[in-house]
Amino acid sequence: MAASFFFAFRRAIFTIAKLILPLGGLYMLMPSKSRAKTNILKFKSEDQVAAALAKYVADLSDKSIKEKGSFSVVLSGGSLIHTLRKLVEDPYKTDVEWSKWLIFWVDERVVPLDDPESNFKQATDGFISKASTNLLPVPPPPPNIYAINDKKSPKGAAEDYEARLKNLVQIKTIPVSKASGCPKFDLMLLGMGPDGHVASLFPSRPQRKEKKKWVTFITDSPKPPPSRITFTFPVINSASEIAMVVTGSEVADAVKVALGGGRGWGGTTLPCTEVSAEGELTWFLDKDAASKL
Ligand SMILES: O=C(O)[C@H](O)[C@@H](O)[C@H](O)[C@H](O)COP(=O)(O)O
Repeated sequence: MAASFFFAFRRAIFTIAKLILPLGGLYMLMPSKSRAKTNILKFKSEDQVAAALAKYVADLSDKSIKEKGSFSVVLSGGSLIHTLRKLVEDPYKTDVEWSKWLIFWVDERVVPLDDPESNFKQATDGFISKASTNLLPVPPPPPNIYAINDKKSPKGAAEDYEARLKNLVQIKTIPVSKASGCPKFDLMLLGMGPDGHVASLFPSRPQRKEKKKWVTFITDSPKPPPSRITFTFPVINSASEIAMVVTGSEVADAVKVALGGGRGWGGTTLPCTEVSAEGELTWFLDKDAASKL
């Protein structure tokens, strides 16, 4: 009696195990946030970075527009705009469906939109105005280009930008990340400073630790000008794809910390090491930036 019960029980266990184990295997194959893929692309020159970046962005744009009719891109300031130059040359200039782009800024200086220090102005002059007349952001900027409200204080501009993002999520123009509840942009194009800052999240400033707000502000930025708004890491890290576009020898030490297992100065971690994408994070490095890897 006991023996037949034992064998029946054992058979039941094996049957259940056979059903559950493969699912466990599937789980292991499922990408999790911690296993989001990182690609490190090293090029001989900044010009080669620019060429590779143009193809990467154009391909993502094409895929996103085919899938959902739009492409949300978040720009940084600084040298990124120059490195995007080949995207507004042929063949991409004519191939990309610019009118389906939604353009945002991961950070912005709180200055008038026509101020030479404005990321909006730098992007308009250096990139957007060359892309297509559909995108020409004559003041006020067209609806698909989300410049900050430059009439507000840093705090007000951050709150205003966050409110606009919340509305875009509510009307489903921008999807929301199931993992974080934050807006999920298709692509974020980030630069990095020599101190390892990304956006306007600096090693020595508290904004890098902000976990609730989507957009915050700073008035004592170590990188001038002092007043900026910036996405926070919960939003940055909810992006489908992130490209870290990093060139020049002055960032080689920060690249080594981010990718070579180094530690920040004084043992601190650097903001650049906190960047992760829900899809793929791709580093575009020239030889100088990668020289200490
Ligand atoms: O508004 C800004 O200043 C930028 O968004 C900033 O985060 C920039 O991306 C880095 O400072 C790198 O700048 P460079 O590429 O010019 O070195």
